[in-house]
Amino acid sequence: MPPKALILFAPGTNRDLDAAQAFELAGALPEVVHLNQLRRGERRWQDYQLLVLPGGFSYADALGAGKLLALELQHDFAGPIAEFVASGKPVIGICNGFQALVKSGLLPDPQKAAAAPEATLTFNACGHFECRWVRMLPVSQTCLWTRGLDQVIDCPIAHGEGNFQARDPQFIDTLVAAGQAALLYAGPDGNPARGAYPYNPNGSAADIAGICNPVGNVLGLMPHPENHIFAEQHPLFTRGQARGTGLSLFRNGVKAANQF
Ligand SMILES: NC(=O)CC[C@H](N)C(=O)O
Repeated sequence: MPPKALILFAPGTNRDLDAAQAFELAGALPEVVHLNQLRRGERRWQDYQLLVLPGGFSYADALGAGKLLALELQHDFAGPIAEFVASGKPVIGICNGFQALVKSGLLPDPQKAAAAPEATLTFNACGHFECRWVRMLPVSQTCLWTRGLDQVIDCPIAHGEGNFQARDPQFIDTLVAAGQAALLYAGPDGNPARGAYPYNPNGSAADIAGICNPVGNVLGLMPHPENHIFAEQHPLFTRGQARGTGLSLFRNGVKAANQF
């Protein structure tokens, strides 16, 4: 029986079906579930082995992208989500889902977030929404989603608030040292962008495109690997210049979900 993936849908979510297709291709059984179905008890968290917070514009980005969804997660679903995370089941937040994970304190570290948020995703340093392809490099062995991966992944971005920053700049070094900086924006040569625009598209500290929690089962990332699951989706595919798809990440997640 393939693991069941709960694709969480909030008003304004728009990449739920893209995520569902990616997880299906990676070997899971995805189901798009509205927050209210969980609220009403029509669906139960414990029936799923993998949780996905897909991208979009939940609540129209009011009060900051992902903020209202984060409040909803904190107020209505804190218990079941904490249980899901503590069980070790794989969780991924993509773009708006990443913003919700950070703003609800589930990333970078729920233990520490209770006092004050250590990090946030704020407006792109370039001052505008960016919608184009980027390159990212998986670098963490802590994170179950990136473990064993060292090939560059090409995928699109589509965000206005993807600039990952910490209250204390030293906190970024701590994240990197702990293996929590899971994915870095890379330049054309596949090495980290070193802050250079346009390869680092939003000004994120240390080129961070994605981070995981300390134990590595929860990953959040701004780019959209679910939109590069077939090689031919890449604009340079016919010229033979496309690099890896995002499928490797999803396969890792599904492999981990199989244990539950
Ligand atoms: N594609 C997305 O999930 C976009 C996230 C968010 N709405 C932003 O603009 O930053």
